[in-house]
Amino acid sequence: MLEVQDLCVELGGASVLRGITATFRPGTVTAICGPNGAGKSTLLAALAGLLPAASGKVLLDGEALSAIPARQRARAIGYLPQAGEVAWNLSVEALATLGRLPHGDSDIQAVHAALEATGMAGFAQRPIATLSGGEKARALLARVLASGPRWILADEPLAALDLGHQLAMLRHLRSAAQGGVGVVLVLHDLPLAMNHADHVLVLDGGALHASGPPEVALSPDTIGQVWKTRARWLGEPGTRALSIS
Ligand SMILES: Nc1ncnc2c1ncn2[C@@H]1O[C@H](COP(=O)(O)OP(=O)(O)OP(=O)(O)O)[C@@H](O)[C@H]1O
Repeated sequence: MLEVQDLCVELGGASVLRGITATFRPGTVTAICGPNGAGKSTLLAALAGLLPAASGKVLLDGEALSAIPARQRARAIGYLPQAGEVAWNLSVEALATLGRLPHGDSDIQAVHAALEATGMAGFAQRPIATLSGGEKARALLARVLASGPRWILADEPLAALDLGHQLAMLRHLRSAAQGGVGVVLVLHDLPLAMNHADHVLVLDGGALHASGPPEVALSPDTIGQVWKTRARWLGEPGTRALSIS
């Protein structure tokens, strides 16, 4: 279990997360939603152990994340930052193989499985610099998958993907969750969160505004209060569309 308890994070002297308490469970997909600047990326980075808490706690299986050795943490948690850049012009396969660093091996089977899962097997030898934005996003996800983490924390992993690849990615993340992985995604697309998450956190101004199953956390009232938009859900659970006015 990954937990935050009364978590406060300060950046550049500003209070960016204020008293967040939430539990993330293995085997489930959690979406973190909220308007620009709400603190979503900050919460995800704190969950990955990349930002210190000003106060409060981040716990992995009951142990303070900050007390877990970096290599052990990197094996447990795969983190995909928003619009990640790659410093060197590696091949796709070499990039995915970097996911094996925390294990100290280059398990080619794990790397190839990750390339298959992201639809990047046919790009294995292509230099990263020659990829489109969506292909690069999938290659970066392959690096995370290749490490076989128990947790996948991904910041807007669908943003650069076309509709077909968005759904393929969500299906892959769902099957990882069915295999016991805890998946936490920052998502701007509320219908994707509504239809594909088990649990949704809504952040607003650095505070937790709502938390629960998607139909509860993304109620029209919450959408009105947080996104200042009149909205209603249409259709059946799993295929809902958002009508806004
Ligand atoms: N280093 C920093 N110094 C000061 N403020 C910062 C710093 N980094 C982030 N912030 C502020 O913290 C707030 C939360 O940022 P964060 O990136 O977590 O938001 P977000 O919800 O992910 O937003 P978006 O949807 O725009 O990606 C923003 O107001 C941002 O300007």
